[in-house]
Amino acid sequence: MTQVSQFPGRPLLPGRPLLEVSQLVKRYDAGKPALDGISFSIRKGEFVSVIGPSGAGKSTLLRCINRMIEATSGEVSFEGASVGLLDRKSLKRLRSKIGMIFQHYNLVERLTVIENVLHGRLGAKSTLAGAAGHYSREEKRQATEVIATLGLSDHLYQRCDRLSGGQKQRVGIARALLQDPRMILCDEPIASLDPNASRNIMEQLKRFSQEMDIALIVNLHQVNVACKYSDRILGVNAGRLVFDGRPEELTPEKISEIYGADSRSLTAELGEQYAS
Ligand SMILES: Nc1ncnc2c1ncn2[C@@H]1O[C@H](COP(=O)(O)OP(=O)(O)OP(=O)(O)O)[C@@H](O)[C@H]1O
Repeated sequence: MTQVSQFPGRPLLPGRPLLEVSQLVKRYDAGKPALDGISFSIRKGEFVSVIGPSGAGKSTLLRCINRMIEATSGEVSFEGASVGLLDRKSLKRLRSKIGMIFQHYNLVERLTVIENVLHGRLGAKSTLAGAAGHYSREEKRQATEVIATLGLSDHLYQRCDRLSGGQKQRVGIARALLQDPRMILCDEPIASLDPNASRNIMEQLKRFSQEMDIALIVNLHQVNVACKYSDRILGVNAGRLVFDGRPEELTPEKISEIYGADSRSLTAELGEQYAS
């Protein structure tokens, strides 16, 4: 079946990338650019991790994709539509197709799990209906179902400030899934979690990517985690894309190129993973 873009622009041809990023530049100030001409494309259902040292530009890259940050130049195209050209209404529709998951969860802590998850539908509603908190019976059914899928049924009406970090992140994933997204941007989703919770979150993300054909772009600090779960890895250094390949292509030399002087412990970590 030929998919058709719901956004203004070109029709989505079979095999066409879901996302195309071309020569993206972001300058915050007069100094060195945070993004310095980054280009890549992502296909439907692809699981892509972005790695690189602190300050490399990973968060900026993710936020330029859905225009939470306006790029200085370059082009982002999603389902064939040029994101930079979208008016406010079209941008809202675009964002409803691109979920986002954050390191610090971005939940409304005083609200319950189901209330937070229902916020995933806000992008599909008028501002008025969203502000009034009107959700249909079907939306509530879907929210309950997705919460169950993430193993949180017992916490449906619990306030989010009573949850553990791992549970909060699962609420964040459920909220993103309720959007029925084509892609989810994950900005360091496991940076605040212990190893068990981290594994659980990465496994959930991988599962949804595979089962629902959702493309994922995941910013990560852990090279071994990126290698374990990703179809593809992007390595960023000083705002430039210095690696774009499969996990098995990420050699110690490539890691040095991405991380520079910080790379020795990472290479050792990676070696341990392959040895185990
Ligand atoms: N709002 C801002 N104003 C000015 N400079 C900024 C702003 N946000 C980020 N920067 C700079 O842009 C560069 C890239 O930052 P960014 O947060 O995207 O990197 P990162 O790879 O996500 O880092 P980390 O892994 O530490 O989160 C850094 O030099 C940072 O200091």
